[in-house]
Amino acid sequence: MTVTRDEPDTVRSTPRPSGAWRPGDPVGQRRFVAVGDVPLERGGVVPEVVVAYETWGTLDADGGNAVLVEHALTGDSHVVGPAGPGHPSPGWWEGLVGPGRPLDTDRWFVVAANVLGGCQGTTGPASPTRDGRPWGGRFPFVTVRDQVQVEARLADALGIRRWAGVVGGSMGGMRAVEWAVTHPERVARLMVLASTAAATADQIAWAQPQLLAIREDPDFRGGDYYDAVRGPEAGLGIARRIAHVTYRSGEELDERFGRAAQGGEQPLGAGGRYAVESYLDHHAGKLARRFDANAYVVLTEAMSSHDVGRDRGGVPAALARVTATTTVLGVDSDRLYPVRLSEELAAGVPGARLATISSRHGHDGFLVEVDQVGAHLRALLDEPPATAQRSV
Ligand SMILES: CC(=O)SCCNC(=O)CCNC(=O)[C@H](O)C(C)(C)COP(=O)(O)OP(=O)(O)OC[C@H]1O[C@@H](n2cnc3c(N)ncnc32)[C@H](O)[C@@H]1OP(=O)(O)O
Ligand SMILES: N[C@@H](CCO)C(=O)O
Repeated sequence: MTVTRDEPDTVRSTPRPSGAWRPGDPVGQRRFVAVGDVPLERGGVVPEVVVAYETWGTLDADGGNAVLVEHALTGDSHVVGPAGPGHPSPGWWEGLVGPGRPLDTDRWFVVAANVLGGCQGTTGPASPTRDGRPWGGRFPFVTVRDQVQVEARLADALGIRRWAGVVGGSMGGMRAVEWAVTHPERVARLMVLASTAAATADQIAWAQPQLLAIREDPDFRGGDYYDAVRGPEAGLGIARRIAHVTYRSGEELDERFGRAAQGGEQPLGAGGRYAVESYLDHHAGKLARRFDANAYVVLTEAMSSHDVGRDRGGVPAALARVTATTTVLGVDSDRLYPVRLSEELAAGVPGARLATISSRHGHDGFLVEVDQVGAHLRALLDEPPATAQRSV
């Protein structure tokens, strides 16, 4: 496996989204709350779960202005703001949260939490168990429904009975739709981006070689590598390469990289790489430095098991329970969560509005096209909250 390293961007890079965090904008402060023992859908219990979360803005006295932002697979609670203590990376949705921004912190109390099974503060495979050792390979199978159960406990702890909005993309969109189906009375507005009501065979298929790459890495050691000199960074890097290709459109890769060789290296065939290979190596190395392989496995398996219709009479019956004012957004170039999945979601949620984000960036368009996302978010939040509370 090629060892990855930081290289200069020798090929045209994506312009950064407008409206990055500015000095003076609110800085989310990471906090932790204990939410107790969590029984799991597939059996077993995760004892003494701790949730890491950040907030921006001020909660109304009646707790009615809270908006939950749900992160995707490798995101975390740090939606906006500079890197710093507890935040190895800058925010993943810069430009969306702050005074006057679509998630206007003069009006909304914005909450984002790291997911159950993750690796950025919330209980996950690297967390210690009661015997003092990390969970490692013993961490149980969790579902998106389990993750939402934990977030509901966070909402209870914060005094939020009903979210003014729940917003999420990709894996975050899975949690958002699961929230609106499980707790329709607690979600006034819903925005689901580049996501699906149930994982498709295609998505499960793309996940399988990623899981194998990690599990077959000899340094994975069945998930018990925390005390070892080396962890399964090579396997995690391969998983990220596979995933990253599915996150971008083929047209974008062709336009940006073509058949160019990576500059400053040996010629192709003599140790050099294609620029697109160097780009994938870069993203692989970056993820391997900031993410835990066990968490990647746990969260990927949770995504593959996602089905809001499970034990609810199927997807249409489940989606019919939603009472939130809903916007569903697909990205026109997304090959992993194609627009037809957004269409199916929108068709199933009563009164949902469907829109398309125009982007050459594929699935990652929901992260990159901040201005388009922001316009839809602002419009949704300006709508009166859903009042209908259909009995379920
Ligand atoms: C900013 C963060 O890392 S936030 C971390 C928290 N988690 C997340 O954000 C998860 C979601 N985020 C992501 O998945 C990604 O970071 C995205 C979607 C935001 C990336 O989207 P884009 O902004 O379009 O980045 P893009 O795919 O163009 O990659 C740019 C990077 O590739 C590098 N690159 C471009 N071409 C090449 C090349 N030929 N060889 C090597 N590296 C290259 C650039 O130098 C740049 O590096 P940097 O990110 O370290 O500055
Ligand atoms: N690039 C995103 C896409 C997942 O949907 C992430 O890493 O979280």
